[in-house]
Amino acid sequence: MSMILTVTLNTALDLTHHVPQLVPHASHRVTSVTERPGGKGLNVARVLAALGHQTVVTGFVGGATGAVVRDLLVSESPTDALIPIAGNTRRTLAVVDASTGDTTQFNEPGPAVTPAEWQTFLSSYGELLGGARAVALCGSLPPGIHVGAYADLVRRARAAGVPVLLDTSGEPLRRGVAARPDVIKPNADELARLTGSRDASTASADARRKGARAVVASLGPDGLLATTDEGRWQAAPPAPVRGNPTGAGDSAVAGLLCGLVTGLSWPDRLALAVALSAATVAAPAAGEFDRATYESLLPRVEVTSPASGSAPR
Ligand SMILES: O=P(O)(O)OC[C@H]1O[C@](O)(CO)[C@@H](O)[C@H]1O
Repeated sequence: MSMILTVTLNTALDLTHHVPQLVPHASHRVTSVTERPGGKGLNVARVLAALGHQTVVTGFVGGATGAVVRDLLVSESPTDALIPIAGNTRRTLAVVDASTGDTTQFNEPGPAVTPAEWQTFLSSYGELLGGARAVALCGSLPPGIHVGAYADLVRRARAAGVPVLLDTSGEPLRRGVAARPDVIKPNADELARLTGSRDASTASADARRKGARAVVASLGPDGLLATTDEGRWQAAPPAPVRGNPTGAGDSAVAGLLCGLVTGLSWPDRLALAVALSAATVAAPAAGEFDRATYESLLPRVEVTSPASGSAPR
């Protein structure tokens, strides 16, 4: 089997509530609710599967909430290789305020994972790498998992010759970068925390010095800034897309992986990632994208090279 593997150590049941207006201290009537399998790697996998890629998800899942996550995954195409644990999978809550379009996110910490459960995961991960064309390591670490876990998983992927993309934050990102992943995809805050610089160009160059082979910084409505061995590019949608941005970064990761395994040039990979990301803003929940928005945006994503001012696509 040749597939794309995504790792979500802290899976979640993602709840999205829509309210007419979010007011602190007030009671709210929820006008619509969605419930989806979540955690960043599951969102990435659902987008990849919708694009027709064979995709396998691993990580931890447990308890009553974990059972719901697994049930919901059955109707999606990723193959479930999640490792069962004794603890109960967490929930996340996104509250979308219809009056402003803004989203407020609440993420529970997740269940404690035991050393024995981690060891079970590691042996399964090693086997899955044998059939993987690329692997994405995504999201926060649940309690009980050591802060160097992603660094360990990056090293194992590299030893197996599998390209590895790391999308996390804080100390797990700092340690993971030192293990030399092929790509990292921090947002502006994560990149600033990693490097101490708020200038995305300076910070990206610094993150490469620290060990990342390529840095793709997600800059919200300004799109993506990629700093790679082959050059630097910025890619952005032709106009801002309004909606719920939860999961937009996950869809960008899906686009980058899809471009990597199909051998696209960096400018084309970035165009794909930006179109998917913007089409996710237009969709109701993370891990989904509006196909019409995606198809209409893809040929119109603007990719420029800060060095030359433009880049051929
Ligand atoms: O692992 P965390 O960093 O807490 O992120 C998880 C959350 O992020 C999202 O993936 C959006 O990117 C949500 O679906 C939610 O599950």
